[in-house]
Amino acid sequence: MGQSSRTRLRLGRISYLNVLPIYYPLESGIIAHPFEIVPGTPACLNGLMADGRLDLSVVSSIEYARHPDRYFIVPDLSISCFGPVKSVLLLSRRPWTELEGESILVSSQSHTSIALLRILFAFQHGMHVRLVPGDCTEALARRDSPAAFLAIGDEALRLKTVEGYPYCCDLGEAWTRWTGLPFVFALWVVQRNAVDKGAGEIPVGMGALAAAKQWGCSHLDTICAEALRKGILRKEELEEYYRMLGYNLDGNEQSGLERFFGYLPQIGEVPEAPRLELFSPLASVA
Ligand SMILES: C=C(O[C@@H]1C=C(C(=O)O)C=C[C@H]1O)C(=O)O
Repeated sequence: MGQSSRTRLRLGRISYLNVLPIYYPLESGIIAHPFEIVPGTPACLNGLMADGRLDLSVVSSIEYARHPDRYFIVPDLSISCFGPVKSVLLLSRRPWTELEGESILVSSQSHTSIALLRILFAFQHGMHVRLVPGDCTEALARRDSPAAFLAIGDEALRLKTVEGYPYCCDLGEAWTRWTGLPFVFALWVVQRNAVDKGAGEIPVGMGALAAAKQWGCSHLDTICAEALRKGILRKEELEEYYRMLGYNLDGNEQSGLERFFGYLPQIGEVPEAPRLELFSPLASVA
């Protein structure tokens, strides 16, 4: 890593439309920040954080549960929903209830949604399925035709009306119907290490993220205009998409997150459900 890159905090960015309200204000220079921004899929950013190659990042929420001793959660920031999320979809040839014993292709870009799907099948429906990670777009192009596939992010937005898969289950909607709670797909986390090293830049970075969220969420017209350039959704669809996505991490989202984490030991993902430890400026002087 070069000298100049070390002086800036390395911040991960999911390369999907879902985070545009947070990253557009930073990337366009509207909000000043101390970051070098590193784009990737959620799975890739989870790996970079786990290896200590980013100082802070948006990650799959399950990544925090896997390494709670390494991270603090950035307060009041998440990618969540209460009801439909629109970009985490199980698309199926047959109704969900007829998938017993099937192999389901699940996007290898995802970690949290795969675990959520496993939980919904096992505990909501009492069904057994085999989840096989892979590339949904490639599989469909090869005419592999799985019985069902789980797509996330921009890929889900692109594939939601693909031919041959008339049954669509929105996993955010399924979770909220089942539990009455929001679902938190992603969190921003910071390395405890980076905080310990006393990088005074960390609180500055947190401030920039909070300011970016504030700006992005109060300028959704600008965000939609920018997102429109990607050519994935029409203007009205984008407006609805950003209306459904939540970026807070209040008590309700934290309850949803704790419920999700409570299932993870039962599916063998983690030995125990972690406590939620939020970053506080005091943590850096403790
Ligand atoms: C809401 C979404 O949630 C995502 C799902 C993730 C996962 O399954 O690991 C991680 C980050 C988010 O991008 C989405 O992809 O649109």
